[in-house]
Amino acid sequence: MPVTQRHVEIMDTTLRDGEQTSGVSFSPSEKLTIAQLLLTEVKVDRIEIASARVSDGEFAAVQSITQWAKANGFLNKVEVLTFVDGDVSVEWMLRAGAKVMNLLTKGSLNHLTHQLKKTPEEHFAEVAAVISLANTKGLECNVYLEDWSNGMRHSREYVFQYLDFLQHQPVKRIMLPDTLGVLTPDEVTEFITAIVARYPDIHFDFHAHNDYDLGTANVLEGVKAGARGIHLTINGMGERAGNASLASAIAVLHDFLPAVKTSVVETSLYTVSKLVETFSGFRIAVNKPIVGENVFTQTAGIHADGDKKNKLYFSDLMPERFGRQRKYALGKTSGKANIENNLQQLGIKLSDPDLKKVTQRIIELGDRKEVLTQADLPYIISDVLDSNRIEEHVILENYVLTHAKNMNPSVTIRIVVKGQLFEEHAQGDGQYDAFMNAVKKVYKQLKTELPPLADYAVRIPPGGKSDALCETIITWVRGTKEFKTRGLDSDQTVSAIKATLKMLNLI
Ligand SMILES: CC(=O)SCCNC(=O)CCNC(=O)[C@H](O)C(C)(C)COP(=O)(O)OP(=O)(O)OC[C@H]1O[C@@H](n2cnc3c(N)ncnc32)[C@H](O)[C@@H]1OP(=O)(O)O
Repeated sequence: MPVTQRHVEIMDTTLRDGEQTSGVSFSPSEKLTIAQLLLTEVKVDRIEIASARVSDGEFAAVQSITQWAKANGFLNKVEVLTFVDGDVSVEWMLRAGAKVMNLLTKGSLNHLTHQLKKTPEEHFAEVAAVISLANTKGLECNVYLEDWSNGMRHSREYVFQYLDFLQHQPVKRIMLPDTLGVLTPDEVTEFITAIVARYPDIHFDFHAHNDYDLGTANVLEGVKAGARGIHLTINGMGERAGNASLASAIAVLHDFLPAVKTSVVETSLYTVSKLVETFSGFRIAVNKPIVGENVFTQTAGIHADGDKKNKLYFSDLMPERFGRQRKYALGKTSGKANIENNLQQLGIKLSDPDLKKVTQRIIELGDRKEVLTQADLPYIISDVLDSNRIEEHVILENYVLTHAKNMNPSVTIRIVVKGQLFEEHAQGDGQYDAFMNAVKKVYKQLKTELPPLADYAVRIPPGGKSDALCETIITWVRGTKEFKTRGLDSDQTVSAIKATLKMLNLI
């Protein structure tokens, strides 16, 4: 029987609720870049980009996003959180060029009484006045019921009284936030089922928070119970423990609810996640589902063996779906299948006895808590097998790097390639660029093309002090494959040079 599918709207609120992560502030141009990526590549249905009134910077960000959105037909997908404040937020919206307002109102008697210090009747009248003003000014209106989850627990009568009132207002969507992330999945089911049954024609959004780590589970239950839209953030950013994560929720909806479809493009989720990590400085936990560094890495030898034989440890969560790749870690739990997988990726084939020796060495190193990467493998092999398999045929004998104010950095190198000595001088935009220009001059004489550089990542190993080592990992492209080399030194340029020398010895 074919399944009739229903579309669930995805509203990404990274730029509003996500930015409420402690210590995070996006610049206007960062906000514009993320907004563009979300709407054009990730293809979420809607984005919430700011709270009204907050600051001049926020105003500038909203203005630049609405200008771009208007020119590209996305204006009705761009939303701004506003307040019950007469004409103040509405005027702010109009000046910023925004068209869709998400009006923050009170969804629990507790908040209404103790924060706004109003009666329900006063609140409803003020809400109606803002909605009416927004309508006359051509704004579309959605309404948040802040603290709705506690409202359902402790003042349900108020919530239904309020919804009875709202159902007659010109409101497009009603948004039900679990503001403090306190609901259990069972409560989400119960509350949303009751509400959808009573107001079957209204579009309800559900907005989860992750205080009990139940954000994704609650999103699943909310959609099953009939929520037509859900609010998510990239990397689960947000106040306190954050919001439900976009990537996790999408995987869960796509895999566990065949009757539900979303417009989100799964392959774009990792790219946007990394971009937001860079802009926000909010690091993604390595075990964060879908987007964390380690989540598609098998470490156990038995798993690698099963994968090699019949993909026995694969699940529906295939890394390629999210623009990622499966990896096999190297360490004391690596068996030979794990190592073989890594060798295969490097294009290296070893005989069985050699493979056993290499496996043994990796286990020994892992036991000493050495962190090994695929890039270390050729060196471990060369060391263990004491062979010329990866011969040091390129030796950098000397180099001089200069850096002077208002002048391009320059470098002079003396390098031996396959026994032949070269001396070259070059300039560049930076010291490493100058070094690479000199190396390229040498390889041009040798008529050898160097693999293009695909990525250049620098980091200070954890626990580093001011004189800490600096690690540079460079990703190179060889044909259709990529390989990484790593250099370690207290000087950043020297660590990049070391990584480059490893590459030169591998090609
Ligand atoms: C669900 C959520 O995450 S809600 C997040 C909402 N977004 C924000 O709070 C954005 C950041 N906030 C701000 O920049 C500021 O708080 C502003 C600009 C909104 C208001 O600033 P201020 O005028 O300095 O007020 P302050 O922050 O001290 O207090 C908040 C005021 O808003 C009132 N308020 C609370 N909820 C609402 C509401 N839904 N509508 C209108 N006013 C509200 C409070 O009662 C308080 O008013 P009071 O000072 O008269 O008691």
